[in-house]
Amino acid sequence: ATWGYGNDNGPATWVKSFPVAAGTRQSPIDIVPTAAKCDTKLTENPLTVNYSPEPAMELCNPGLSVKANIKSKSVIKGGPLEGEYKLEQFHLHWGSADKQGSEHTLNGKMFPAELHLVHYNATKYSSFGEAVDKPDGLAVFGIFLKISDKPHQGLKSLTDVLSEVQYKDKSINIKQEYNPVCLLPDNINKYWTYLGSLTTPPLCESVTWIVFEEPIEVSEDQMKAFRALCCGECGSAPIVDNYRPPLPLGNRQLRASFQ
Ligand SMILES: NS(=O)(=O)c1ccc(CCNC(=O)Nc2ccc(Cl)cc2)cc1
Ligand SMILES: [Zn+2]
Repeated sequence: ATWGYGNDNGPATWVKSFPVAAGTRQSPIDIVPTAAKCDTKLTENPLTVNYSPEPAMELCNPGLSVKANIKSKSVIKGGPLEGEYKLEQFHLHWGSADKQGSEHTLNGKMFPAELHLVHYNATKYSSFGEAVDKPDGLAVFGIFLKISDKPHQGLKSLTDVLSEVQYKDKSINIKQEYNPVCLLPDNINKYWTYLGSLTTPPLCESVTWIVFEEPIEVSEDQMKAFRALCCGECGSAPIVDNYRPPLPLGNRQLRASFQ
């Protein structure tokens, strides 16, 4: 039985095939800003993003989300990171309704969706596959989505074509030069960071999470476009509620880049 987000294969069942699900550095977590330690080391060494345009970005529906695979050299460094991390892919998690959908929560509050930009430690490892199970292998940007009456222009290039990847294993190329930098919030200097894991199987405890305080704003129509994606072929269930609920922070330190 493959894992998923249904009643008989969802997050509560994953520990059977992936025992690390019961580990001590699992993600997501509930972010409690008052419990975060403001760390000036994070501000002294600002997070820097050097993304470049993708000539023909591949957008696909692997069946549980929508994912864009990155080929060009887009890198990040600084903040909590040692070395340079290279963007590999980005994807989203979303709900069946606006009241749920994000993986990280903020003081117990869920957002309608969460965008993940997945990077691997290109200074130490030669590929994503090599880095995926190393404690310093990955860095993922978590960006909350909130509803506004205006569509998000950066996401519009994707939401406008989601109908072309409605079914599992469909993929298309976004023609025009797409620079993923358009997906970041305006202020990337305010974030929380902690050591965690992949939020889906194989749940490797290899992720330095960087969750931005500022959400990006999307329209209800854009959320509807994500909820129209299908898990399988025509007639299959919509992809919704593809989020793992938060796990205990345990002995981990949640750090903040701001007061
Ligand atoms: N959600 S994460 O950033 O911690 C994460 C990053 C990378 C991987 C390895 C590649 N696999 C992948 O991206 N799988 C995936 C993603 C979203 C959904 Cl909804 C379902 C499956 C897994 C999790
Ligand atoms: Zn994710």
